[in-house]
Amino acid sequence: MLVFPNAKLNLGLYITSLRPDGFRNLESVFVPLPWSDAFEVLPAAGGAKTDLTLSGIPVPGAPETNLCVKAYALLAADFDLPPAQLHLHKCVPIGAGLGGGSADAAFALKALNSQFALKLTPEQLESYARRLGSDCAFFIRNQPVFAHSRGDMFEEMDFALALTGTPALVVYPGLHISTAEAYARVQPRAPRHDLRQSLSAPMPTWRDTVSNDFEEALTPFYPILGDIKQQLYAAGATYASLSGSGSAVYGLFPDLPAAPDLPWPAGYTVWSGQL
Ligand SMILES: C[C@](O)(CO)[C@H](O)COP(=O)(O)OP(=O)(O)OC[C@H]1O[C@@H](n2ccc(N)nc2=O)[C@H](O)[C@@H]1O
Ligand SMILES: Nc1ncnc2c1ncn2[C@@H]1O[C@H](COP(=O)(O)OP(=O)(O)OP(=O)(O)O)[C@@H](O)[C@H]1O
Repeated sequence: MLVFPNAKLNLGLYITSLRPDGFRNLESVFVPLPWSDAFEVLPAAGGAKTDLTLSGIPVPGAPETNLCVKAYALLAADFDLPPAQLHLHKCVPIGAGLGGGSADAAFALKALNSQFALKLTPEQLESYARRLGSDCAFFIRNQPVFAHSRGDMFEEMDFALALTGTPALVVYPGLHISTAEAYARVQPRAPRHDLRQSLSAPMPTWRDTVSNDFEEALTPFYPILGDIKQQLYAAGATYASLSGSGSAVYGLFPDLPAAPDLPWPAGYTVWSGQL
């Protein structure tokens, strides 16, 4: 079975309080971004329970630390899974705030569920996904949501469906920002706005009402993030922001003209397309 784990964008992100478990409570709107890896699961003849091969962008770490293998191991603890051959072709930059690794984990759970007819419901899959990482649960339903708690509890956001087709440019400057490091740099505080309301207003108003707490905290350390955002606005973006904990910065553009093709420095990875 072949699946295409896509990335996500955060439209606004407020880090509101420190939790007793050491994680932070947050509020954000997550939308799927059609920039995808490819993941394949095939039944294997025998031998090792699971084997992972990789291609595309190098993923650091031993195979057992890869989130696809962790997904298999999590299900294998509860089900008598047959041996499986896994392959991941990595395209979405790592440490970008695009949730690429989390998507691989969630799509691996969904693919294993189908391949081996485990009959897990979406709710059960979300519950397994939460155990692999805060962002993972989103990719089970993979639809626009208002996320809260650890970023793993959701309310549907129908309005966000109106974003479908919006031209977007996502710029990754080749800077790996660790999620834990990014959180450590932010002092939690009450949300400035209700994102559900702010994002229901016309997109040109978002520049004043929709912000990402990581952006304010990280830009002094990585000024390049502010430079990219400025370039996106100068190129005509209606709204531009850091995604998640960075370092990818995205711009959303008016329907016409589509997102422009800017001359970015070597070492940058740029995706353009429609939400
Ligand atoms: C920044 C976001 O991408 C926004 O969507 C996510 O919150 C990140 O989620 P993730 O990559 O799945 O993160 P996890 O693997 O769960 O956690 C990595 C580290 O980030 C911090 N972390 C993560 C999520 C959260 N709600 N509070 C936290 O404090 C913790 O230090 C944790 O050890
Ligand atoms: N399938 C995978 N894809 C990417 N990273 C993975 C994967 N499996 C394990 N990892 C580990 O997770 C680390 C990246 O996690 P990190 O949270 O920084 O990035 P991410 O999951 O790609 O997305 P985000 O930047 O949104 O959090 C890598 O250093 C790598 O060791």
